[in-house]
Amino acid sequence: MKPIVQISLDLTTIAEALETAEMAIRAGVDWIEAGTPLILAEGLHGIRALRERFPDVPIVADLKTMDGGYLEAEMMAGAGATHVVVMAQAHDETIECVVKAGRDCGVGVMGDNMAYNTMIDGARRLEDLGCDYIVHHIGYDHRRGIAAAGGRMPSPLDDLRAVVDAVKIPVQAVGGLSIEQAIQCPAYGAPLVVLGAPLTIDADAFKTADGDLESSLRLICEKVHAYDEVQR
Ligand SMILES: O=C([C@H](O)CO)[C@H](O)[C@H](O)COP(=O)(O)O
Repeated sequence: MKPIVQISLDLTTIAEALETAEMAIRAGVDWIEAGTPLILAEGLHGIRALRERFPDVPIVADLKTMDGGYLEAEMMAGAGATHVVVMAQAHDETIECVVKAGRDCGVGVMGDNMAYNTMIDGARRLEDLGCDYIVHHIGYDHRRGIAAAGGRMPSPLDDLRAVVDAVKIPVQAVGGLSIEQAIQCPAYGAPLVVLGAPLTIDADAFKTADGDLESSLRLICEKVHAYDEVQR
């Protein structure tokens, strides 16, 4: 697949989400992610608002489903999501229910391997159970906790090549990537590039010396879109 850029809206109001998404789409972003905080704060209304404003843009609902998978996925699809997220830590049956809902409702299923014992095994299991994409994810709290204790902060790039090699479906790396690292993901064979925290947590780091946020994002999109097809 051609590499795509996804913007993760880890925000807490519809107004902020719409404003940031408008800017991102103008800059050339392909997919919008309704981040977990947005889903918690605004729920289905948040997804509906994004769908209404952006009728043709794929919307990932970062539900992090652990149980009750069919209903959660079905509700998000009904509100306009095109992709939902289920956790590798969930029971087989839950992952299977989300996959079934995905097929029934016509939405893609992303399986997230965060906190799975062996992240490579987690990715394989998600693929075997029918997920369409792997989210190779180092948790926000986990990596910050390790760093606070004086350890080396783990990165999804550490195992990205091994995860990519372990599955046949497209992989996305998430968790603490710098902008430069995120842009490199297609070179690791991972075609889905997510940009999130630098927008919401440390927006300054996202700005180039002489550019604003939107023009920086445009440059990033151009770099990612310049990659050839990733074999997935
Ligand atoms: O999924 C996320 C996390 O679990 C909190 O909900 C975030 O979207 C993810 O951590 C964002 O990654 P960074 O932008 O690299 O921090």
